[in-house]
Amino acid sequence: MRTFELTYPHALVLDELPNTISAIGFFDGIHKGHQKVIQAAIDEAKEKRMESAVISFHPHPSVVLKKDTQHVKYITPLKEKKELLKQLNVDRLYIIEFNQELSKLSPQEFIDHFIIGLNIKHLVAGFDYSFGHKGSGNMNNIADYTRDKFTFTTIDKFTLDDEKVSSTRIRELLQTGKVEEANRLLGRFFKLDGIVIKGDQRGRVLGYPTANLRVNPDALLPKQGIYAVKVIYKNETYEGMASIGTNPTFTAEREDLSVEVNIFDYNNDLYGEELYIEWYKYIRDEEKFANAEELIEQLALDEKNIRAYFSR
Ligand SMILES: Cc1cc2nc3c(=O)[nH]c(=O)nc-3n(C[C@H](O)[C@H](O)[C@H](O)COP(=O)(O)O)c2cc1C
Ligand SMILES: Nc1ncnc2c1ncn2[C@@H]1O[C@H](COP(=O)(O)OP(=O)(O)O)[C@@H](O)[C@H]1O
Repeated sequence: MRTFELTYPHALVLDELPNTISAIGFFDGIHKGHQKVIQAAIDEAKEKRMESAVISFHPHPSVVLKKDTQHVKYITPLKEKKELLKQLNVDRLYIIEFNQELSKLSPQEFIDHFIIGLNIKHLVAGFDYSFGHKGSGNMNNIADYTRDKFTFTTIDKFTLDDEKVSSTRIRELLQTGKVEEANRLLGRFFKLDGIVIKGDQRGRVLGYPTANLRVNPDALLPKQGIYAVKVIYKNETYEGMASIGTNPTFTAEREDLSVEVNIFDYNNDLYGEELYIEWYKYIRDEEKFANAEELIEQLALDEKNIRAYFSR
C-alpha cells in the first residue's frame, strides 16, 4: 500500500495517476460497516483491473469545525488505520488534511480536486457520506458533480441485530466497558499498542509485575477498570489481565490513567518493547483497597477468574 498525505491544494498530476476505484470516508474504527464499503471498492477494482484506494481524512472534522472540541480520541488513530488498510490489501491510501480551507470547498471544488483530480473512475461510499462546505454534497446529489468522469456506488447502512454499526456506537460501548459488544461491531478485537515504560516498580513486590504502556495520546481508552486481555509480543500471544486506572490504593489525586498488564506465565524484562493488547472482557471496577495485602488477594482472584474465562 502506498500512502499519500495530501493538503489542499495537492500537487499530484492527473496524467501520472493510475485509473483508480476508491472508497471514501472518515472510517474511524474500520468497523464492519466500513469494511463493507472498502471491500466493495477492492472487489470492483479487481474486476476492472484498476488500482484500489481509500480516501480518508485527518484530523477528524470536529477538531476543525467545533469550537469546544480540543482533542478527539480515535478508535483507530492514524497509525492503526494505516495498518488495518494495509492488511485489507488496499493499493493506495490518500489521507487528506482536514483544515479550515478544506472545509470551505464547495462540493464541486472538492470533487474536481480530490475525486476527478485523483483519477478516481468509480467511487464507493456509505449512504451517509457527505462532502463540501457544510456537507452539502452527499450520495443523493453526487450525480450533479461527477461531470460524467466517474461512476459511484452507495452502500446501505450496515446493521447487526437491527442496530446500525457506527463509530459512535462503538465509542459508547468501549467507554462503558462493553468490549465484547464493541468487538462484535468491529469484526475483530479492539486493540491498543504501546511501548513498555517504567512504573513505580511496585508490581513485582506485590507478586504481580505489570508492564506499563505508553499509549498513543490520540487513542480512545476503554472505561477505567480491570480486563481479561491477550498480549501480542513478538508474534507470540499471551493471556493476561490489564488495568486502566489510577492505582487508587497507592496514589491519591492522579489525573492521567495508566494502562498496565500482568502477563500470565511470563517472566522477562520488557522495558522499551512494543506490546499489542487485545481487549476481551471487562471484569470489575478499579477499587481503593485498605492495604497492599487486600489488593494482592483481589489480584489472585482476578487471575483465577480470567484464566477460567479463557479456558471455557
Ligand atoms: C489485573 C489488575 C488489577 C488491578 N486492580 C487494582 C485495583 O483494584 N486497585 C488499585 O489500586 N490498583 C489496581 N491495580 C494496579 C496496581 O495497583 C499496580 O499494578 C501496582 O501498584 C503496580 O504498579 P507499578 O506497575 O507502577 O509498579 C491492578 C493491576 C492489575 C494488573
Ligand atoms: N509476567 C509479567 N507481566 C508483566 N511484566 C513483566 C512480567 N514479568 C516480568 N515483567 C517485567 O517487569 C516489569 C514490571 O514490573 P513492575 O515491578 O510492575 O515495574 P514497573 O512499575 O516499572 O512496571 C515489566 O515492565 C516487565 O519488564
